[in-house]
Amino acid sequence: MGLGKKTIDDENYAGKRVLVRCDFNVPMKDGVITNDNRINAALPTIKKLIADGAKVILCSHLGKPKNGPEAKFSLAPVAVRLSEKLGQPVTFADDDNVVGDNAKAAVATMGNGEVVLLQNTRFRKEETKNEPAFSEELASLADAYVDDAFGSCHRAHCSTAGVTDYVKDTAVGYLMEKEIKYLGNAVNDPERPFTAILGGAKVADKLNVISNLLEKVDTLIIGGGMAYTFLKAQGYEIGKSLCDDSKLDYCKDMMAKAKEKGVKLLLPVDAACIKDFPDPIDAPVDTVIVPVTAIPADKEGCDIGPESMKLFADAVKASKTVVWNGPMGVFENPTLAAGTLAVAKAMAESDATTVIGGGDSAAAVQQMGLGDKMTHISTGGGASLEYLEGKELPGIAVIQKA
Ligand SMILES: Nc1ncnc2c1ncn2[C@@H]1O[C@H](COP(=O)(O)OP(=O)(O)O)[C@@H](O)[C@H]1O
Ligand SMILES: O=C(OP(=O)(O)O)[C@H](O)COP(=O)(O)O
Repeated sequence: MGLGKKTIDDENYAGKRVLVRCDFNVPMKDGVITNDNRINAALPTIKKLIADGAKVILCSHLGKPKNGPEAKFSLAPVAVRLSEKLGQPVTFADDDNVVGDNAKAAVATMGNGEVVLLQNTRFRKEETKNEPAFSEELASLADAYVDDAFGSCHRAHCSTAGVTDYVKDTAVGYLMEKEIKYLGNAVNDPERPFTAILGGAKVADKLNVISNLLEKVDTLIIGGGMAYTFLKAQGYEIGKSLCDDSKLDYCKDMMAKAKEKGVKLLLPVDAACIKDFPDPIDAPVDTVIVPVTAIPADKEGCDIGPESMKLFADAVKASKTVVWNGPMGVFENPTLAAGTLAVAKAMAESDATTVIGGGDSAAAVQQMGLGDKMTHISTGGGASLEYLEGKELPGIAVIQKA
């Protein structure tokens, strides 16, 4: 089945100013990029546009800056890495207001086949509110718009959606095309049993997808920071573990819905708990393993325990399709990585169709050397989950038809 959307293969962009929304939201530690999957994934589109002789203007968000510009969320390191990979200069337009004097001058003077990267789009507060003023400013730089930010296409923001109100020549890039094809193959009419595994720390976001997922899957496994809101909803003490207190009733409803639909909902039965969150994140920690019915009030659950690892691994082994988003624990710390490793291993060893989604989950699987054992590693976590829910995602919806 075709995508139904215009793609960059439908046009030669010679001489055009093309604004490309990438997802350069890469993990960083002390200003150094620790995993550049998302940069690599963006290269084919950028190279095609360079080869066409386009003026390539890249934009992206990085992290979640709360109060406007902040040095630690600058995209400057991405410009450097990208330039190394492309083997040509990437001009970084370092404007705190994103479309400022530097960006305008760089775009005005750039030649065909040259590349400019704008500063973090979330430095503008309008970005996440999809406010027209910033969309219009972004659009003023470009003749055409290409969305290649699969990982962000579930966000209706200025740079992923609103900008297309002002630039009418729109297309999806190669990464978008590839992701939609692979995910579609895996999850439209999946081989059953179909299991989804949720974890990670974006609790508020990801809890919302559960209701729709329960309509699709046979088994839903919830681990990582996601699990504790469910455990609290069951009446357990969860100490200092991650929790979204506004979702306790929702979690109760989801447990009831799973029962009614005959979906197996698996939660951790034990947890590795720590007293203080490690800083830096890979600093040594002391853990205690406890049943989830006995999490001490002064501790935080930061990984699943050995019984849960077995429970989850067995469910994976019994599945024919597995989609996983979000680590089972704070895997960046070697003492808290066992749960994530156990799930990754079970997926690697199974002959099921396996799809991994999300920046951190993909990094975890690759860090463990298991990347090439998976059917598909998606660059999008939340995006792949919302795609799986069957929604038309805003960043795809706005692109013109083929
Ligand atoms: N129990 C937990 N408590 C706190 N943080 C956790 C827990 N389990 C996982 N995490 C954190 O979740 C983060 C990844 O979450 P998320 O962004 O939702 O995943 P992804 O990027 O794969 O979509 C990791 O940095 C990891 O340390
Ligand atoms: O990292 C991302 O999503 P993911 O953590 O769900 O994979 C995307 O760049 C979206 O980022 P956001 O969740 O801050 O909007």
